[in-house]
Amino acid sequence: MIEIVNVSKRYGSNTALDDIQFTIEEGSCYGLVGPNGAGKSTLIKILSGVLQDFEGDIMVQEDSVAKNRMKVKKRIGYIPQDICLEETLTAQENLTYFGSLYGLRGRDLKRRTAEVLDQIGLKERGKDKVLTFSGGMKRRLNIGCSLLHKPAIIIMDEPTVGIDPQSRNSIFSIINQLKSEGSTIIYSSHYMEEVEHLCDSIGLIDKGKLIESGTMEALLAKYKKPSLFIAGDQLEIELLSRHGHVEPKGNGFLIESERPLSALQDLIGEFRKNGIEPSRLELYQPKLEDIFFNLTGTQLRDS
Ligand SMILES: Nc1ncnc2c1ncn2[C@@H]1O[C@H](COP(=O)(O)OP(=O)(O)OP(=O)(O)O)[C@@H](O)[C@H]1O
Repeated sequence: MIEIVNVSKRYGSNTALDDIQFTIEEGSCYGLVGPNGAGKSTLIKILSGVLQDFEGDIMVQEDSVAKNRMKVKKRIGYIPQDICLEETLTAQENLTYFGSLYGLRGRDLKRRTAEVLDQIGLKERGKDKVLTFSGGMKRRLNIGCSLLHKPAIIIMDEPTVGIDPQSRNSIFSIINQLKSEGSTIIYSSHYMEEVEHLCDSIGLIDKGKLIESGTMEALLAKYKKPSLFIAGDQLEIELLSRHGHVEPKGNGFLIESERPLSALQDLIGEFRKNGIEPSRLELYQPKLEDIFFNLTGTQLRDS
């Protein structure tokens, strides 16, 4: 288990993290979610032992990051947000270099380099210089560089920023494989859909504070409000609000109702009677994005 215990971090007068506390189960995939500037990278740098000047502590199993940083670091693979590769070297040479930093030598280093090249889908490009690679290939190699020492905990900071859908899927496959091998993964992102798709548990961070933490199921159940989504011309709020609380959403409206199926039937009846043809009318499944919006009043999007 990883325990984040009252962690705070200030940059001058700017509080980047404010008394953060939560736990991450071993073998789980934990999503750290929040808008740009929320404090995700700062927390991840503290977790991975890169940033040493902070208040509080992080316990990785029995070991304190504050007191036993080097011991904890050996169990961690940290993938930074900014790509950190030597472009004039080949993929294989980059991996060999990072492997040697983790203490691998000789046959072990050669074997792990070959295994990781295969794992990140770059077996055929191992002897090519990184400067000939696409952004997605560099991202995958960046991930590979942190896997050579077979870390039990893998920490990824926004690994899919600025890449094409194919490379993104390929990164998801690498993550799914690591999950199936029992690795603990900490995945930071401001892309809600990714976190919903990949993670079992999440922590929502906003302005340096942890505003929620728990399993995805528990959070959705806690904040779930049964709703209908409706879109179309001729829609009158007065008619809609007879069936529950109405909120604008996208190009339509959400109607919160304890009995969404009955509300759906009643609405269809009323629309028929009044000659109204909505373009969409459906039961609405709440998403992580809705939870974040409910808690902070802001959308978690790049604008
Ligand atoms: N080295 C630094 N010096 C001063 N302030 C910093 C430094 N690094 C981060 N900050 C500030 O700390 C706050 C949290 O930044 P952080 O990078 O952790 O956020 P984030 O959630 O990772 O956002 P992003 O996704 O944009 O990287 C921001 O206000 C940021 O400006």
